[in-house]
Amino acid sequence: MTLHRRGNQFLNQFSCACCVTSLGFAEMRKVVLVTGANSGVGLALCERLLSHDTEGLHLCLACRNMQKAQAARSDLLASHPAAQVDLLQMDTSSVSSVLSAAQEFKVRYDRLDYLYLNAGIMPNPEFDVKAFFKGLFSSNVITMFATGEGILTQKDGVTTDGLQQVFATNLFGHFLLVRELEPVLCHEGRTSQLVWTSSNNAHRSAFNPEDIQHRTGTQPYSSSKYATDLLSLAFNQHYEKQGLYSSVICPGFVMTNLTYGILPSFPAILWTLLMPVFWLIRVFTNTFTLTPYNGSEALIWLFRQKPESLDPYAKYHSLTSGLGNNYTQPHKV
Ligand SMILES: NC(=O)C1=CN([C@@H]2O[C@H](COP(=O)(O)OP(=O)(O)OC[C@H]3O[C@@H](n4cnc5c(N)ncnc54)[C@H](OP(=O)(O)O)[C@@H]3O)[C@@H](O)[C@H]2O)C=CC1
Ligand SMILES: CC(C)CCC[C@@H](C)[C@H]1CC[C@H]2C3=C(CC[C@]12C)[C@@]1(C)CCC(=O)[C@@H](C)[C@@H]1CC3
Repeated sequence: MTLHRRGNQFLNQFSCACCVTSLGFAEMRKVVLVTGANSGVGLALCERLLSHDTEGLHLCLACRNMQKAQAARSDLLASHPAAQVDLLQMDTSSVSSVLSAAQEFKVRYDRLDYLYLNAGIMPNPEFDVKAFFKGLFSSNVITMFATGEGILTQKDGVTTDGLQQVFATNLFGHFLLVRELEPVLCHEGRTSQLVWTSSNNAHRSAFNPEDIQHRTGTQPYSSSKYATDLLSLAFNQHYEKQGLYSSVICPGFVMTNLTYGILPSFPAILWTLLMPVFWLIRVFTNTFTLTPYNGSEALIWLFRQKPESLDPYAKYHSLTSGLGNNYTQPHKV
């Protein structure tokens, strides 16, 4: 009951934001927290961050499943034995889990320089084969491959807090996390960055300001990503004076557990056999980044930028050229 009340209290704060458009002092390592860090784009980002700067970073992987988290940590330490990699148990779909993870974080660390809000789900996806073949022979074919527009719907669930599963996992848990971590994110004389993993699949038409959780539609994923873009804009306005900057990225179409789940009857070998077709499509749309390494390009690019120089109205896209070269490009949200 108390939990529901707290959930609602934070939900009210969230709605407003969206509608308006244990290191000691001597330790100077930058602290980076990554949600959904045990696989896919999140894990590739951690690997690349450590390759970029092993000694200067303190990496904290926030994961819901500690067994998977341990495995990811072991992988990272195998290639970067000198790295500092910690684990934090957190289920972004649960209000109590996010609150206690944030509390634990504040006990362990006194600063947070980069917060990557990356965890995400697309549950029970339904792939519209008819729409896909229709799209193949239409002038919209490139947009269809770049955004998945018109060919995907999902069946959402409800969490124990009474929130819509996709909204809670992809967005609300992260919103709560940022609010709770304010004391370590906002420090005078120092800037910090929030980086959200959004998507090309974020469509305005899927988001209803009267139904921010997407209780009634069939595109909760798209709605949650569109709301992510809006929330990042709102955060930029809200935290401007406190040195906290927010950006959104799209990793492109990446082969991960999330995408394998779109065609669950498809064996892994078929995806592998389709790779040459995907490489060919990449010639026409550079959004087919395909590997988690390529997909994390914009995330690592943002890490290297001065946050003051970033465009708050841009979405930063990880892109891979037909020849396999990675780059990052901003597009107005
Ligand atoms: N793959 C793609 O083509 C695209 C992906 N994205 C976005 O990229 C992000 C990363 O996804 P991707 O790497 O592709 O997929 P993965 O499924 O590999 O990674 C998703 C990560 O999020 C974690 N996660 C899921 N639910 C929760 C939860 N309730 N609490 C904490 N962690 C959770 C997963 O943990 P666990 O292993 O326990 O499930 C996993 O670590 C997502 O936000 C996704 O929407 C955006 C555009 C395209
Ligand atoms: C079986 C067929 C020969 C090939 C099927 C391809 C589709 C399954 C993919 C084509 C474009 C892909 C895509 C996504 C999922 C898989 C496809 C529809 C996303 C919607 C995944 C999640 C995102 O956030 C988007 C950016 C992706 C856009 C492209």
